[in-house]
Amino acid sequence: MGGTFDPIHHGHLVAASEVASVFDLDEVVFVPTGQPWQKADKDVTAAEHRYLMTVIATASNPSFTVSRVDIDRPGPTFTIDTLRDLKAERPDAQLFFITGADAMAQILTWKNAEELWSLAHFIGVTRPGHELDGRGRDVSLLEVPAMAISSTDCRHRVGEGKPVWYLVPDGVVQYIAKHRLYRHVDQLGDGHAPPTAPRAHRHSPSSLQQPTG
Ligand SMILES: Nc1ncnc2c1ncn2[C@@H]1O[C@H](COP(=O)(O)OP(=O)(O)OP(=O)(O)O)[C@@H](O)[C@H]1O
Ligand SMILES: O=C(O)c1ccc[n+]([C@@H]2O[C@H](COP(=O)([O-])O)[C@@H](O)[C@H]2O)c1
Repeated sequence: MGGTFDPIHHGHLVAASEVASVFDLDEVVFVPTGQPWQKADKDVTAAEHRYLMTVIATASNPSFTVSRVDIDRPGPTFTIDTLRDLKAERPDAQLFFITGADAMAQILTWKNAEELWSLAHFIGVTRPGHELDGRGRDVSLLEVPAMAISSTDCRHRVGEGKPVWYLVPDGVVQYIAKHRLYRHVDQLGDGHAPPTAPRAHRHSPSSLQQPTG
């Protein structure tokens, strides 16, 4: 399963778990992108942070692993290279590539799109708010438990001081706090501009003190 994973959330993990169960997969390899060229207009968090959050999120599942092939390859990330690298590492493996409905809708815009089908069997999974359509392509479509979670929403919630507990794994919540990620994600765009003014609804430590006298 490829993704920017900025951050990884329970929508990714539930989709991977469901596909692994239905297709009886031995392993699900999470592949964080290096430079996602179709997100070039957005601030993407440093690859090492996204990689480590993915490792933390998947650590407890013995059949989940994380690959560095995309983050270690210089230049923009193309799935054609991801699949070639994974195939070179596992020459005897049958490869499947998991995509959510939104990514599935974009596949024809990917580099060497027509060649992708020969390298892996693509599995499109449902995602709230997106229509899953694999017409005209030799792909499998799978309904997975609906998780209305996106990385964009998680980043904005952190930027707004809202919790992301239970949207992302506990260790990822703590990693985000420890490294102060997403603190300055603005509410409208996806830039990391610092907030222009303090927000009234947030309590400063002094406003939480017991009244005296
Ligand atoms: N809630 C979800 N349910 C099913 N699939 C999902 C879900 N969220 C993401 N995916 C799929 O996981 C893959 C990686 O997604 P990605 O890392 O871009 O997460 P995202 O939540 O879409 O991020 P962003 O909001 O930053 O675009 C894509 O194929 C995407 O369609
Ligand atoms: O190969 C491409 O041209 C291509 C273009 C856009 C996205 N992808 C891949 O699609 C997966 C999901 O990407 P994203 O940007 O939705 O996180 C991830 O593995 C990307 O490398 C691949």
